Amino acid sequence: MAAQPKKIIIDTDPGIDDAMAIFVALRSPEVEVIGLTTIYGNVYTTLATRNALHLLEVAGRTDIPVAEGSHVSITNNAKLRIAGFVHGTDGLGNQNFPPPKGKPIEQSAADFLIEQAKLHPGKVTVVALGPLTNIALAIQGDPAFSKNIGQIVLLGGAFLVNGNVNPASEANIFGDPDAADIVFTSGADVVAVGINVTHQVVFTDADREKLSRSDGKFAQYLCKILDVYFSYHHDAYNIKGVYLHDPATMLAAVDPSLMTYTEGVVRVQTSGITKGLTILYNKQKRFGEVTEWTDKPTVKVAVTADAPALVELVMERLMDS
Ligand SMILES: O=c1[nH]c(=O)c2ncn([C@@H]3O[C@H](CO)[C@@H](O)[C@H]3O)c2[nH]1
Repeated sequence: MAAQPKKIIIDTDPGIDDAMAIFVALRSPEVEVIGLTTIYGNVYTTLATRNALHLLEVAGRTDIPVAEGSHVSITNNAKLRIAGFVHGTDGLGNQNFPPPKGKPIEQSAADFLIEQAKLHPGKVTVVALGPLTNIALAIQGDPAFSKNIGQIVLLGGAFLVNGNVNPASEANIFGDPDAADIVFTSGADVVAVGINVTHQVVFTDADREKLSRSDGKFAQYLCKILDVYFSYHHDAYNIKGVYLHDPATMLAAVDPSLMTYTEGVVRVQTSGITKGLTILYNKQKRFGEVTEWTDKPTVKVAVTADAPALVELVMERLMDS
C-alpha cells in the first residue's frame, strides 16, 4: 500500500524563494499541503498574507486555507526588519500583481497550528520559512502543541558560518530571536536547516535558462519574478545564481535523506551585537558547571546537503506543467 502523503503546513513570508518552495510542495506527491500560515520577514505580514493567497490562486489551489500570523515579534520589543531589498518591495520581484480574490480564514496562524496538530496528533509537519513567531505562539498557547506536532522543519540559523543579516545572524532567527529560542528548546521534534547548508544549494543562471524553456505555469511564473533575487545575489555575493534556502528546506521535509544531520541543544542569543546567533552544543564535552544548554531538549541540525540532487528535484518539480 502506498504511504499516505505527509500533511504539511507552510509558515511563510513570501518571498521569491518562498514562492518556489510553495510550488515545489504543491508538486510533490509525498506531501499534502493542508494550510499556509503567514509571517513578516521578507515582507510585512499583511503583504505575506496577500502573496500567499495570490500564489495559491496562481497554482489553482484556493482550496488550501491561509491563516494570517503575527504582525509583531513575540516580545514586540523591536522594530521589524523587512528584507524588501532581497525580494522587491512587493516580495515577488516588483511585479505588482493584482490583489488576490481570496481572504484568509478567521483563525490566527497560531490557533490554526494548534488546532491542526490536535486534530492529527504526530502527523503534521510545519515547514517554517520565516521568523518563528507563529510557532512560538502555538507552543505558548497550548502546552500539548510540542507533543502534538509531528515535526518542525525550519529554515534558520547560521551554524559555524557567518550570517546574512550580519556576521552573527541569519535573517529568520534575527527576525525574532526570542521566538527561535522558544522553538529550539520546546522539546518538539525540530529539524533546523541553516544557511551553512542552503548556501551550498545554488540555482545558477544556466538552471534558470533551462527553467525558462519549460512552458509549465510555475516555471513561467517564476522566471518572471526571479530577476530581483538574481540581482541581489550578484550584488551581495558576487555569484551568478541564487541560494535555494526555502526550496531546499521544503525538500528536507519531503525527503529527509537529501541532507545529513547532527543532534544537539541549540540556544539563541537574544540581544547585543550577536543577537540572532545560533549556538549548537554538540555534547562532546561534559561541562562541570551548569550552563544555559544543560538539560534542554536536543534538535537536529542539517550539516550537509546533496546539492545537485536538490537542484535537480526543484527543477523537475517546477518544470512539470
Ligand atoms: O535579510 C536577508 N538577507 C539576505 O541576504 C537574504 N537572503 C535570503 N533571505 C531570505 O531570508 C531567508 C534566508 O535567510 C530566506 O527565507 C530568504 O527568503 C535573506 N534575508
